Amino acid sequence: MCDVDEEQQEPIGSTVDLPRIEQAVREILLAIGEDPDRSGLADTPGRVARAYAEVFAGLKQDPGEVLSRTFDISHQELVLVKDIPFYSTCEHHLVPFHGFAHVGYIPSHDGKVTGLSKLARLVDVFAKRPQVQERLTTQIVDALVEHLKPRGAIVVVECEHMCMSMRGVRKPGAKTVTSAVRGILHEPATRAEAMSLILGK
Ligand SMILES: Nc1nc2c(ncn2[C@@H]2O[C@H](COP(=O)(O)OP(=O)(O)OP(=O)(O)O)[C@@H](O)[C@H]2O)c(=O)[nH]1
Ligand SMILES: [Zn+2]
Repeated sequence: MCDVDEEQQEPIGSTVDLPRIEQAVREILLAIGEDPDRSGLADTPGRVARAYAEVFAGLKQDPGEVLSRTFDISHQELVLVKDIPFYSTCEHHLVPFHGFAHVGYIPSHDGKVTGLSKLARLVDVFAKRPQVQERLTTQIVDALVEHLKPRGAIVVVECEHMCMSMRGVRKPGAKTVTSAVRGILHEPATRAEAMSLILGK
């Protein structure tokens, strides 16, 4: 029986080539001078492969499907889900970057509103891929625009990059903030309201 990803209810390995990752991890262990057959490491290639299936599950997920269920709620003002925690993987070093996403939109005139949890799921669809923070931010906002046709959308992402903390320049605690704005959220007053709600902790 194969393992099932509890979140996605899909067999682990349906998204990635598990044996190929196992082989590659074994090669890395050999390349760093380790013995991949010692007892502590014997199951590591398999574990890493299953972990990668989870960490990169977003590559096979469709943002349109996540946002496909909408509700007719007559709300013409800002809807904002803030402080959505997430983990992603820096495509330059394949180490994590993690932090919070703040996702907001002003619904279309016909009141097309999605479930709040879907905004958090949307973040994960794009976070669970090899990423850079700027692209993560614009992919989220552009998916909102494409699938909800809102009058405005805003995404702010704050992250710490492990590639800047644990190696390289070694600046733990440094935060990178990116934002992307579409539609009427470009208007200074609307944008200021959204930013004050996002930044007001
Ligand atoms: N713009 C952007 N840069 C990123 C992101 N994640 C990591 N980086 C940067 O990618 C760059 C890669 O730089 P390179 O000079 O090619 O690689 P490197 O020699 O490992 O660089 P250092 O990290 O400075 O040691 C680094 O400056 C990282 O900080 C990201 O999400 N966005
Ligand atoms: Zn990096």
